[in-house]
Amino acid sequence: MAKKTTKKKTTTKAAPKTKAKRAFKKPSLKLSSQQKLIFGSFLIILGALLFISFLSFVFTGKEDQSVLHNFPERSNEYKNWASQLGAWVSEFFITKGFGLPSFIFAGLLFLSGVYVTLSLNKSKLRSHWIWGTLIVVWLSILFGFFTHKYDFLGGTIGFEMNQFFQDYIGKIGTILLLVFGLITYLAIRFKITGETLVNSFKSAKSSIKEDLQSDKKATEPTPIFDNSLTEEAEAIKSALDIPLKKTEPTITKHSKPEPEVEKDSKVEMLKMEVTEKPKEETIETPELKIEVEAVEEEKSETDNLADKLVEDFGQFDPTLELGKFQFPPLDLLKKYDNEGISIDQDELEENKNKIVETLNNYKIGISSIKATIGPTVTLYEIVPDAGIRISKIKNLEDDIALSLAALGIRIIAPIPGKGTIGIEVPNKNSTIVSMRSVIASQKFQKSDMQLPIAFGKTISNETFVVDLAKMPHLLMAGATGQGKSVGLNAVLTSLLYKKHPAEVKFVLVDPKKVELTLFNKIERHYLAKLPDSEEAIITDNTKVINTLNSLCIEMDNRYEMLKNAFCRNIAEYNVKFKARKLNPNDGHAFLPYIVLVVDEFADLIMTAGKEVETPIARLAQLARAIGIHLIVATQRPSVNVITGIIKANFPARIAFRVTSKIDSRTILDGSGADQLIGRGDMLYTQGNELIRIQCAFVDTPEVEKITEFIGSQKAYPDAHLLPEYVGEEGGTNLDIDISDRDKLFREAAELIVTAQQGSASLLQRKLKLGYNRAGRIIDQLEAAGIVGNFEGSKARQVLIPDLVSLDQLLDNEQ
Ligand SMILES: Nc1ncnc2c1ncn2[C@@H]1O[C@H](COP(=O)(O)OP(=O)(O)OP(=O)(O)O)[C@@H](O)[C@H]1O
Repeated sequence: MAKKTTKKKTTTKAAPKTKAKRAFKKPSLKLSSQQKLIFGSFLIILGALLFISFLSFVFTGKEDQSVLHNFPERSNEYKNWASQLGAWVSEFFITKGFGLPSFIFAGLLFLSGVYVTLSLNKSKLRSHWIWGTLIVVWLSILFGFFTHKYDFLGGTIGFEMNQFFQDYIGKIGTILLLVFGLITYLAIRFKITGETLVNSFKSAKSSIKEDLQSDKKATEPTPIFDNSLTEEAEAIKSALDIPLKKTEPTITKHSKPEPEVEKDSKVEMLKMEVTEKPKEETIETPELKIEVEAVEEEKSETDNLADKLVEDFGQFDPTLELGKFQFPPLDLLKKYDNEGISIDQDELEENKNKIVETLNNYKIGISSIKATIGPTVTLYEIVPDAGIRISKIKNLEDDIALSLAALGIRIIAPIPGKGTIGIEVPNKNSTIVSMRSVIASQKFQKSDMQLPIAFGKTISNETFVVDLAKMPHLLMAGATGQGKSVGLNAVLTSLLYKKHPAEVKFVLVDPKKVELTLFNKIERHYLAKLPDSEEAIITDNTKVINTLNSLCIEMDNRYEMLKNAFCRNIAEYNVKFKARKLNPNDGHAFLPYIVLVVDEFADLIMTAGKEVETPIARLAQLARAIGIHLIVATQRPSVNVITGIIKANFPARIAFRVTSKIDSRTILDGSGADQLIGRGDMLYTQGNELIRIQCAFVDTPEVEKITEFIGSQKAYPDAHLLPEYVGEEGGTNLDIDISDRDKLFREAAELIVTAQQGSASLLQRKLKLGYNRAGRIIDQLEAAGIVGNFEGSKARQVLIPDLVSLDQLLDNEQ
């Protein structure tokens, strides 16, 4: 019985609530799918009918005029293709209304039908209607300007409005008003700004220029010296009997009779196939633009606010502060005369014969041989006869080198992924791989990598571009004078050509004090530094330790930010931030990539040892996801410099020429670097196979020009500031004296009381402090009685309940 009564009670209580809810519920306008189809197709047909009526009105309107003034009757005869209704509606919209622009209404009706049928975004349709109506009005006024009566061009409204404007502001005023209307429309609708106009004008100008130049070239008669050259070449050809081509040197197979080798007829029989990669296309545009691709995210209920913000303000653009920043043009980089690969047929034949002979001497038969010509070395790929052991060929490395009388022979047995054995032989005349050619390559220009680096060209003459973000850290070694500094400059130049200052920051450590000084000029654009330091480029060892530790703090802070944003890596985080889904008031900010470059690492390890190794190892282990990438270069790749822990965390390595096999083994876990020929010849590995690359050459004057070009542009007020790090000697004593309190003490106290959470990491994050300083402030807060005692891993208890009590406490202290 008792149960029953309670049940009744609850139902009677709930009833009025739901009733009230029902009373306040908005009438739902949601249509079912079938209703949408019916309503949508009705609108589509209505739109089509309107269009037909309007179109017909243009031709038959005049004839129908007389009937239109009659009383509507069934017997009236109309010429309009939609008869009475068509004539009446057209008369209403066109003559009495907006004139010809009324066609837009027919289009809008049609579009609405499509939107309703397919359940497309309603807010877009609304915007189409608003803009469409404004365009109708504007066009109607424009057309009305040119007529002197009520006609179908601008309609009554267009004509009357024109009269109205002309009476008050005159004809010129009306024209100007129309122009203003057009500008406003373009600016709002298509987000056109003065800058975009200037930029598009510039690019149009340069493309016209290029077109003109190419036309000119195409139509120009062949210059006289060309003829003379051809004549000369013909003369030489007839003397030497070599088939010559006017264009770039190419190889025609067996263009020369095979030289006779008496010893072994097999040599004669072997035909060599020479592969020459087609030249890569290059794009030479004066200005480089970055394309920032928006990634579509799944929608959820909570996205509504972000969507609204994006709709109102567009995506967050981190480059906006330096919106006018211009990327360095390609012309700042030098072109070299000896850039193209020249093929010396005699050299090829000679080397082929020597290889075959040497191998024959050791009873190794070859069934085929193929050459691939690179900028500095040529790769001869051989397929040995069946039954030959690979190790036998590998052991002949020195003998082949001796018989070819060349340094830098490297045997790759077998070539990974192919059933062949490779013998790399340096070319007699090596060609320079200019930075310009690799930067201009399509591969680099069109790459959508996060931190693309154009290192140079591979043995098959392809531009080698890798993503530093994927490496994720790079270890570089090479004896002095073999191209390490040039390599570092190539890395930095690549990034400067592709990344906006808002997207990447460099931390440069240069104990030699001379290699990276040029980058000082771009301090306020691209460099990051400690808050209290004057120079952004770090040359002093104690500063290096502080900077590395500061980067560790930055890393921890970034991880915290990623955690709060539920993102796994910096790319995801930045996409979310750009989509305005992360609130800057919660401590979120757009995160630029940070590239730490350490030159002369050996020197640092020798002087600072563990103090440097520990933060480097920590960064290398953890920093990949939050966009901090390390490039460490050293002259001495000995095991006490490149320790196990460093090696384990640097899977991507580059070796320039080193002096011993042991050094090569330390850096590459195998030999090979000792057989390089220097001057930018390098081996790259990202864990598995070795790739031989000729590093792109960028000279100091070129770097100077680039940094000057960037440095002369508008910059940020200061270099990017890293979090503060106070060294161990900063002291951890309890500062009980009020006058010794930290400058940020009060701010910190307010923060802690507001958050009711006594943790040092909160201070670190919100006030951007180092761990030590935050810890010291917590100690001071404890001494002041604001937070409780240290409680192990738990946050300290906050003893002050609110800001008013805090103010009272602090005021009473004084
Ligand atoms: N990619 C390259 N192409 C052509 N020449 C190069 C290339 N790299 C380096 N060189 C030549 O080698 C010289 C020395 O290079 P670099 O200054 O980079 O050596 P390094 O390894 O940095 O030496 P150190 O460790 O003593 O600073 C350059 O001046 C240049 O003449």
